[in-house]
Amino acid sequence: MATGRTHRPATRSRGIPEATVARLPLYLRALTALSERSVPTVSSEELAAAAGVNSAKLRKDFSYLGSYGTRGVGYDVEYLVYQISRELGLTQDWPVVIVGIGNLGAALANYGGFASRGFRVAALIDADPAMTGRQVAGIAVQHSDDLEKIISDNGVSIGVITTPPGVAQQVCDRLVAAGVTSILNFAPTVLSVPDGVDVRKVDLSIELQILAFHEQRKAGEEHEGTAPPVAAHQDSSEQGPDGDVPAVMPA
Ligand SMILES: NC(=O)c1ccc[n+]([C@@H]2O[C@H](COP(=O)([O-])OP(=O)(O)OC[C@H]3O[C@@H](n4cnc5c(N)ncnc54)[C@H](O)[C@@H]3O)[C@@H](O)[C@H]2O)c1
Repeated sequence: MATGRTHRPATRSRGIPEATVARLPLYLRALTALSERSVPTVSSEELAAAAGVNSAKLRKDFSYLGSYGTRGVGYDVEYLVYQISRELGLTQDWPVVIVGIGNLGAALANYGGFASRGFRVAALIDADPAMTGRQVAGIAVQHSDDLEKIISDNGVSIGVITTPPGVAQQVCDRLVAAGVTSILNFAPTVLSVPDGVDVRKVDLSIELQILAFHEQRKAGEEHEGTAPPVAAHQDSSEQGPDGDVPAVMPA
């Protein structure tokens, strides 16, 4: 649910388009659900429906992975889970720091879903001295004065910013100077980063505004006595680029 951007070409060095990369997590989520139900194989149509993507697009995406499925049988679920996880770099553990341990930062730290997807919360950082040493999700909060040392000691390359917007750029600059090359920004501010640093921005209020737009349109159509179009019911959070609207906005 966040968007991406930044100083990257539309096609990655290994030849996989960014739009395909953005859909891989959708396939992985659908495949993981099948795997948990011990479903051995899946057709492109079934998987496309589960991921909310058109099946021709799915087959094209999988061709970039060298995965073509077997006619009449479909795709091997476990093997695809492995292939996509490997492509996304999820077969290794990624230490993540969260900076700004208020309402949102603490909620994210407590979210159990990161670890199961290969992201380990390595450290929690906050500027409030009263927070230092406090346990959140079983991790002691550390003071932001030590941010650079924390990044380097933990070999962190991914930082999550959940500070107030006024300090987000400054926090971002320090994270980048300390070696962080990927940032997930929850603060409602546009971050500037140098080449080679990826920023993805999550903004739930933008999602709500999009829903409000559809609500308004539905209300207008009901008023005119016409049925709302199917598109108005689509779940934008399930969609990716290339006509599938991402649930995130560029940083
Ligand atoms: N993207 C979204 O959908 C979404 C949703 C809710 C909140 N937010 C944003 O997330 C941010 C956090 O919201 P919140 O409700 O948790 O706020 P909060 O006030 O509860 O927490 C902010 C924390 O950041 C810390 N902080 C302040 N300056 C810092 C610095 N320089 N370095 C490290 N820590 C610092 C504060 O001490 C505090 O603990 C805000 O920017 C808010 O607008 C975004």
